[in-house]
Amino acid sequence: MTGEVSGYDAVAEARSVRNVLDIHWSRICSRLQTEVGEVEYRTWLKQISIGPVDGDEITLHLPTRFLRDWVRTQYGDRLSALWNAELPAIRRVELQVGRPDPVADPAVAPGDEAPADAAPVAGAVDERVAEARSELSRHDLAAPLDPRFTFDTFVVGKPNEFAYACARRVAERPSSPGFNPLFLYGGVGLGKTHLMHAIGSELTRGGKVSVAYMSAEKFMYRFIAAIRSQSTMEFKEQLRSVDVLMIDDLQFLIGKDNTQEEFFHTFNALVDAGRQIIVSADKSPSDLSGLEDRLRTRLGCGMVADIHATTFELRISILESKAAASGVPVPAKVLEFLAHKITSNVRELEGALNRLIAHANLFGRPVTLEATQDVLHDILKAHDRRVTIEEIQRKVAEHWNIRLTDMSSARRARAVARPRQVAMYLAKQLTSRSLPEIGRKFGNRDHTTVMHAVARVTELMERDTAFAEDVELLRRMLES
Ligand SMILES: Nc1ncnc2c1ncn2[C@@H]1O[C@H](COP(=O)(O)OP(=O)(O)OP(=O)(O)O)[C@@H](O)[C@H]1O
Repeated sequence: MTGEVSGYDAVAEARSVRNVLDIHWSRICSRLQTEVGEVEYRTWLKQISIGPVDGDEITLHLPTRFLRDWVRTQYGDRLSALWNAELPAIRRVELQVGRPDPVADPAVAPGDEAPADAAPVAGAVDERVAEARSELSRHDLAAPLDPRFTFDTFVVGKPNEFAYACARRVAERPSSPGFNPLFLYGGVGLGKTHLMHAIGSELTRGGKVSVAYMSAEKFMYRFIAAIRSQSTMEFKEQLRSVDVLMIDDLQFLIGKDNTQEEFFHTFNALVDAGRQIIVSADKSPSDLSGLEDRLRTRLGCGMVADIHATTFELRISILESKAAASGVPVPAKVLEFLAHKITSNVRELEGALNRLIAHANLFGRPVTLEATQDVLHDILKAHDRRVTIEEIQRKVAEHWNIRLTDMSSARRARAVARPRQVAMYLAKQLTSRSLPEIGRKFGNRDHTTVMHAVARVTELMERDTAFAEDVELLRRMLES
């Protein structure tokens, strides 16, 4: 290397190295995800960003010291081994706190005029790009089932009991009339994937039923790969030979017309042959605008079951069950604190508890409320910031087209009182405010009025699906 590399070449080369590193990193991530499970992956490893390569060392960044230390002790060796297996030129992994320099290319150490260090790595990896890409397209038809997602580990409560019962029923008697397809829907991180895997595990236990589980994204990816490699017939045959096909996060197919078309035909072929289809999405079939009408109609033809946002009671039960499984004693006070603070979804709740437990294990200290506030300060801050009562009042007023002042007025006409009750309900669900505090924000009402509003809205949501969907929609808009 003479150093006679033009600025353009250097940048282009650095970019190419970066692309290559990205490809390898995404492969390492999916391997880690399978090895450690989704929750652990999201809690610890997802926050890693890749930094520069310097000689035989790659730097990885984590946002806090605690995370960096934890990842170093628990996964340091594994990360080095995985990088080395991907790229033999890399022998060491350095973990640092902070973010990679946004202006510098991760593959180029800051200050390098020409990417002299990067060049050998580029050389070593260039020939592997094609290999990496072709291997990506050689993935199995379906993703493996996570053995932790079973019916036994799924905690049932009011918000998910219907979906749970439907899932159980399909696992016992697949392809029953009225239950095919089974369409599970609900917000992010509420247990749709867990239920799908539980059905899959139950069905494959005897070894007689073949189950294919994949995300809609993977379905599309596989379909495109099949078109490119002119193997669509094999792809179709493979799919149509399974007894149960499960497609997760179907909303991903919105706007992907050709993949939708392919899915529609696969769907019909399987249902006509008496096979079971299970689909999950973030909305009900009728609300998945952007999916073809005929597909939406067919998706809604079997059993449609929604998973509602968690209640405080369900969050407590989930935390109790997960804490008990960990073997680390977590005081009830801490569980209540978490259930009050982290209301968004089970994934985040579980992630917070995992971090707490890991911290206790690492330092051999008992879990206390003070330690919880300290260890989870970043998560708790994000949740505190999440929604204010004023925002809730504004959104609800807009939704039902009433004046904002009516949120605190004394008017009792139903057109005003009902939205006000919904706003109180959402304030209880989405903020950590107490009942008296909420009451004060609604024209100095008493805490029993808020309690009544919460009970009334809960009851109405159970009886009236359209109303429940309105409230769910508002909740999601406020959380996003
Ligand atoms: N009722 C429950 N009992 C025990 N664990 C749960 C429950 N609901 C969700 N979880 C856990 O929460 C995490 C997220 O759940 P899951 O991945 O199934 O959510 P999802 O609804 O599929 O989310 P997404 O929309 O992001 O795909 C998983 O670890 C899962 O085990």
